[in-house]
Amino acid sequence: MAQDLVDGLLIKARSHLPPPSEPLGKLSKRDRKGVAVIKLKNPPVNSLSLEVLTEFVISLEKLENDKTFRGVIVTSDCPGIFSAGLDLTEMCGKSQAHYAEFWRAVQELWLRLYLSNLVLIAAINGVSPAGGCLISLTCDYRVLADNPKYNIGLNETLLGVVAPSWFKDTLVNTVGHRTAERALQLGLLFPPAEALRVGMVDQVVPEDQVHSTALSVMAQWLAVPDHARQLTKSLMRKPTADRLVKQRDADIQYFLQFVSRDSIQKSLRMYLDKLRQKKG
Ligand SMILES: CCCCC/C=C\C/C=C\CC/C=C/CC(=O)SCCNC(=O)CCNC(=O)[C@H](O)C(C)(C)COP(=O)(O)OP(=O)(O)OC[C@H]1O[C@@H](n2cnc3c(N)ncnc32)[C@H](O)[C@@H]1OP(=O)(O)O
Repeated sequence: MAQDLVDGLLIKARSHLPPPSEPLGKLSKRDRKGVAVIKLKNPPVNSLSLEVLTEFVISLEKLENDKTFRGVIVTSDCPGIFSAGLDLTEMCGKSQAHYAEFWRAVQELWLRLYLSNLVLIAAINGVSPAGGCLISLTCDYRVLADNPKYNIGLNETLLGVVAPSWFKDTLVNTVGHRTAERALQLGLLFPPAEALRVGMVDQVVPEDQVHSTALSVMAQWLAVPDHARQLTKSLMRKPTADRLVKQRDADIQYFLQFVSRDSIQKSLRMYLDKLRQKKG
């Protein structure tokens, strides 16, 4: 039954987008169904580049503005990888203007997701470090595939960087202060059973059941009247979001200062080099 709710929407890097004559959404079809699936598709690892962040925001905005939509399942089109997090190449060796544009896009996506009026369910079908984990944490419910390789967590410290306060807040609001502090300081990536135990995800299911479980959960959340659920979500989340909204520019300046430091650039380059050498 729940299968009837779904229709697809693919988020891809701009270079992979279909030509303008072939729009992303088949709105008439999706209109009838009310739930969209956002599949991240930026191979090989679904890193969150400026283009992907921008496309994601645009797609969410379209769905928010189309009042026939009530829910979105966020998942990945890259086998075994939900998202490798922020695209590290966007934070390395670029201009100040680029860093500012990139960080504003990260903020924008977080705000859109965190305060979305839609029901967001993360169907986490792959590894999900840092920014990938953050996306899932902004959702209302997380279903993780039971595969020991599918670690999830905010591992920023292992890269020599620091999760900003609003990443931290999102985690604290999900798992509580003590678990968040330990996870953030140690840069912990949790395998599925551990992620479930600490509350980082709500359900762990066999890999082939992630999507159907997300659909069943969606049906449950959609059974609640929208206005009551939305106001409750806002009550829970707005104070956290407002802290960033009130100081967005200062947060960007903070990021610029931080990421431009020689020591931070060196850490990020070393981490990227390590990733690239892994194959060789
Ligand atoms: C009080 C002071 C507070 C100050 C705070 C102020 C500001 C905050 C400052 C900074 C905050 C920065 C926040 C960052 C959040 C992030 O999201 S950082 C990204 C973290 N991500 C990771 O650690 C994941 C890294 N990737 C992996 O572990 C693996 O790639 C994988 C996802 C597990 C997949 O493994 P697999 O073996 O399948 O693939 P490869 O490793 O071979 O990768 C293929 C290809 O992709 C490249 N790549 C991987 N991840 C990224 C990435 N995140 N960005 C860009 N590129 C990536 C990899 O290098 C390979 O490239 P190739 O060799 O050229 O093919």
